[in-house]
Amino acid sequence: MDSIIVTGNGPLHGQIPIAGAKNACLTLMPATLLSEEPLTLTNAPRLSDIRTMRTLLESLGAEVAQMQGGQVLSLSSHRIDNHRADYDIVRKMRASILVLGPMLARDGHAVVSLPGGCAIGARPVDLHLQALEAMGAELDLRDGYVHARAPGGLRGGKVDFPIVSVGATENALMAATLARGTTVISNAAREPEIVDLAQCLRKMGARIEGEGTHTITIEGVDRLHGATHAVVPDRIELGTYMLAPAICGGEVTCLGGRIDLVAAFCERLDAAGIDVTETEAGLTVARRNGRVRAVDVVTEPFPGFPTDLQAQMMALMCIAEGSSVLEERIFENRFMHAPELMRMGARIDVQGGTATVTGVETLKGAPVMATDLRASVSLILAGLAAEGETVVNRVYHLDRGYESVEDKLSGVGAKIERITSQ
Ligand SMILES: CC(=O)N[C@H]1[C@@H](OP(=O)(O)OP(=O)(O)OC[C@H]2O[C@@H](n3ccc(=O)[nH]c3=O)[C@H](O)[C@@H]2O)O[C@H](CO)[C@@H](O)[C@@H]1O
Ligand SMILES: C=C(OP(=O)(O)O)C(=O)O
Repeated sequence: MDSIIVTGNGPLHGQIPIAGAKNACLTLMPATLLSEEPLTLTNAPRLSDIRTMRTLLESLGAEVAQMQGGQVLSLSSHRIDNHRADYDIVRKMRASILVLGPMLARDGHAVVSLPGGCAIGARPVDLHLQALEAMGAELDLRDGYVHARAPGGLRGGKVDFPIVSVGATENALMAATLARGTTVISNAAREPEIVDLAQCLRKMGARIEGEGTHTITIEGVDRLHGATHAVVPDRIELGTYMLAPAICGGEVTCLGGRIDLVAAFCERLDAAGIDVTETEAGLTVARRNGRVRAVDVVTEPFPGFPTDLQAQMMALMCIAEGSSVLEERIFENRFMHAPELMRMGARIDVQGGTATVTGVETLKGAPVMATDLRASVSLILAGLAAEGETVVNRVYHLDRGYESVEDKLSGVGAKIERITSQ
């Protein structure tokens, strides 16, 4: 299992290119199942999760080719000869549930393993299922699988989500493109990944209005055609690398970054004493003179502060002046990085969904364990600011969501290397 060794090395300077968004690409790839014609995705990130989605789609009969080093994905679902998404693949990645809506919409039947819980919380899929039922699907949960049928095809319906769910909005949106009649999704998620999906589906011939607002209206069409679409930049990778100069000092430009993707996060950085400037190239980040100030954070659906940046923000707060309160409102168990950060000298008190961080002058390098994707990278960020060496173990989580993290950070002056062990 690989480890990453980080040694605190002072201010960072230079540029970091931001890849296409994992969470957008993992939604765009299953959209291929809606059409017999090819879908080409450019600006795709090179990540293990993308390979897992490729394996899943191929298991259903789709053809997937990775070109230009993996940055271009050519997907073709000319035929789907297997409508069963197996537990062995689905269990590796929650986004697998996103094949359900498209398969059901296209062929009227699908069997998909329940993705199950993962470390950060229970993560049920009841809202995905309710949305499909509102479109006339007949669902049966047996042997850990969702058995879905829509013998006469899906029909448009009213999908009213009691809480905002990104994944359920995506599944409903894709399914509705081929349903007969009009579907109205209320309390829809407004994340940039939803907007990206809607834009891609529209290029494929879907009739969609209102993406990026609370209400999305979809007029079903008989068939979708091929399209080419560039994946939106990864706002979470962007926010993560913006925190590197915030923690270490210096000035770093995140190439391709846009304020509109991370506005709530930038507002918190500003309050903490970090300057962010938007240019044509991207976002340039520099720490103002003096210590970072403690700020409070509440995670919320977009446009609020993203849950996927909470762990990384906590790393910054560990060295801030004063106390900050971080409230996690999306997932019930997303503070597993806290005990690991405490091994590095951080002062953190976790009570339920709230973590109070009292900043210390310096962190100290230590061996730590990555427990999930964003927790892993928060430990790397903390290691960049710590005295001495931090060894982050179990970095396979990291490879799900960050491409070439060592190259990107060493490119701006960080001392970081990967140790590969058999
Ligand atoms: C709103 C939000 O911030 N969603 C995040 C969530 O998306 P993801 O799509 O994984 O999760 P959802 O947006 O669906 O979950 C939001 C909340 O709804 C609950 N829920 C969800 C579906 C369901 O059927 N039943 C149910 O109760 C979840 O447990 C959670 O508390 O994780 C992703 C990966 O970390 C993030 O990129 C998304 O930003
Ligand atoms: C937790 C994440 O991903 P997933 O929903 O695939 O687990 C994430 O992107 O931070």
